[in-house]
Amino acid sequence: MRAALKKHNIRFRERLAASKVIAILRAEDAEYFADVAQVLYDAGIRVIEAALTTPGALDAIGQLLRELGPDTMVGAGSVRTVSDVDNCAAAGVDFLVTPTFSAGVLDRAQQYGLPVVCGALTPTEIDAAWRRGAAVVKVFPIGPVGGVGYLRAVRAPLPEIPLVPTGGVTMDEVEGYLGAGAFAVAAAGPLIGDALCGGRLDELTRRASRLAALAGKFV
Ligand SMILES: O=C[C@H](O)COP(=O)(O)O
Repeated sequence: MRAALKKHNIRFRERLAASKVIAILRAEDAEYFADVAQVLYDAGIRVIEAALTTPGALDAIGQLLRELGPDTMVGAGSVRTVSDVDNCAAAGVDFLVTPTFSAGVLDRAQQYGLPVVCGALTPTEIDAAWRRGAAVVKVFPIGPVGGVGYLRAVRAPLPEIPLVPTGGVTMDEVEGYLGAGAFAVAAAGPLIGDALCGGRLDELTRRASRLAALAGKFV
C-alpha cells in the first residue's frame, strides 16, 4: 500500500484538517511549554509541535500528552535522525516534524506508524517526500523564498500533495496561505512571541484566538 494511504497518515490528515494550524514551541528551555500549551488549547488550537532543539523537549512532550488529553495531537519537531525517531516513539509522540527530507527518517517512522510532517522546499524535494511516505509536506522556509506566491507556484503541478507552509508565516498571511490551498499552516515566533521566555500570556491568548478563528474559516 502506498505510504500516503496508510491509516496513520489518513487519520493524521483528518485531524489536522479539522484544525488547520500547527503551533510550534521552540525555546532556550521548556520551562513555559506547559503554560503556553494550555493557552493554545484554551484558544482552540489542537495540534502542537515541540522542537527537539529545546533542551528537555521530550520530557515536556510527555507532560503535554498527559495534561492536554486525547483531543490534542502533540508532536516532536526538528527530528533529523533515525535515533531521534526511536526516542520520539519511546516518548509516545503523536507525530514527527522534520526540517529536511530524509528517507531514513521517513522509513523508520513508517515502522512505528508515526505520521511525518516532512520538511522540503523545492518541487523535487516536495514530491520525493510525499512519495516516500510523508503524511503532509512542510514547505520550509516559505517566507524568505516567496510566501503565498511560492506556495501557489509549487502547488499548481502538485495539487494532490497536502502542503503546510512553515517558516516566517505571519498572522496576516494565514488567510492568504489557506486561501491559496495550503492544507494547514505552522507558526512559531509570529504566534508564540515571547511567551516561551516568560512573556505575557494575554498577548498570546489574543494571537492564538485570532489564528484559530482565521483557520476556522477554512475547516
Ligand atoms: O520551528 C520553527 C519554524 O522554523 C518556523 O518558525 P517561525 O514561525 O518562527 O518562522
